[in-house]
Amino acid sequence: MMQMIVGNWKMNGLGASSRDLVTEVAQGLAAMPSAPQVVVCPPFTLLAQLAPMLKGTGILLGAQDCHQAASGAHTGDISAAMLADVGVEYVILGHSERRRDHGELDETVREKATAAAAAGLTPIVCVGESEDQRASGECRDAIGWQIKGSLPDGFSGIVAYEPIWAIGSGVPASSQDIADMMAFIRAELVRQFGATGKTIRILYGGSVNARDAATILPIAEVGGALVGSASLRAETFLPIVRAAVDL
Ligand SMILES: O=C[C@H](O)COP(=O)(O)O
Repeated sequence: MMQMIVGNWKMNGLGASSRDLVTEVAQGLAAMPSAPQVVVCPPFTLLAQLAPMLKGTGILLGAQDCHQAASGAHTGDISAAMLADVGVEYVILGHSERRRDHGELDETVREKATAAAAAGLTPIVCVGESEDQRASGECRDAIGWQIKGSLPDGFSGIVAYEPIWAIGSGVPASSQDIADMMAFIRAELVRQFGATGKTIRILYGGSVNARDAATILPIAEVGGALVGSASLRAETFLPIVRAAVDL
């Protein structure tokens, strides 16, 4: 399966600098002999202006959240159909920062994934254990419950494994930890979804940088990376994309 590199800009980016960033990333991709799938997920405010710029570049557009309802009295929220309407194809759901800052529970994430799929978007559902859960040996239980709770029946999107302790730390999880958790997540997906579970792409996220991408991306079951801070500059994002080219 061709690898996928997803840039999650989080709450970063104003118009001019973001247009420059996608222009540089598009130029970098055009100079590569072949490229993996590349998705950028800017904040809501930039989606409509970046969508036309991405056409023909091979870069696909993602968002960082959506509401679970199709429309209605939800002040400040954005529905999946609104995202699709401006050219969004992917949506990150249940990121640990959403779970932390907005109290999102597995059940809500599951409803959002259903809403996203109904609007024709591909959900990227995040799971990940805290440092305490890892330290107390509850890592697998935590991830198992999140998978069970956050993915709706018939799920055919993407799962991102992001150990919370690795996010923004500057140090990714070790190759051994990633390999162990990828194998565990694959087994859980197969247990929950049967044959489809074998085909669900699993991304790794948490301090992915150019140097470590070359080690992380070839690990069994890793289908790509969900990149945070390194996706904010072309000179740190493009080397990660390059590391995925021949895998
Ligand atoms: O969604 C991205 C992840 O939270 C990783 O962020 P990071 O690469 O800045 O650690």
